[in-house]
Amino acid sequence: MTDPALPTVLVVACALVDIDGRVLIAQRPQGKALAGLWEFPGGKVEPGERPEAALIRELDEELGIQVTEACLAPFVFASHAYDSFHLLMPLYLCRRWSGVVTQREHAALAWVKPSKLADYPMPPADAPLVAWLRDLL
Ligand SMILES: Nc1nc2c([nH]c(=O)n2[C@@H]2O[C@H](COP(=O)(O)OP(=O)(O)OP(=O)(O)O)[C@@H](O)[C@H]2O)c(=O)[nH]1
Ligand SMILES: [Mg+2]
Repeated sequence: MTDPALPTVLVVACALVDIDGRVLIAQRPQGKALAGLWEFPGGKVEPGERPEAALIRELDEELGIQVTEACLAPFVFASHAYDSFHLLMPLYLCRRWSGVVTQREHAALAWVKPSKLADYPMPPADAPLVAWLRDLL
């Protein structure tokens, strides 16, 4: 049994999908938890913030792109027990944005075909999300 006292942390993440059906993943930088692993851009929802607003903010901060709420389609979610917290992470799909995707906070960015996502090491919470993308995108 996992510790019932662990906090549940709400993190919002996005699968940006380009015109060729490739998905953007980003490599976590040195100095952060899970450094070197590839993730979907996004981050923690701040107190009082709506999830979609948090994701719009994170996509601007991390990638320098502007997304409207109407272009964020709820897709699947991850629910995963890490040692120190329980992660609840909705993954949205987004095919429309403005601005140019720019590496701002990550070590690297990659546009990857869904069938190739499994070649990139990702946090343990992400494995089911990758399977859904491969099967449903
Ligand atoms: N963004 C993102 N976070 C993920 C993924 N998978 C996963 O386990 N996480 C976890 O979710 C948490 C949120 O990560 P984050 O570092 O992006 O949060 P943040 O952007 O708000 O950064 P900050 O806390 O340094 O300000 C981390 O513990 C991270 O390891 C994923 O695919 N994308
Ligand atoms: Mg982040």
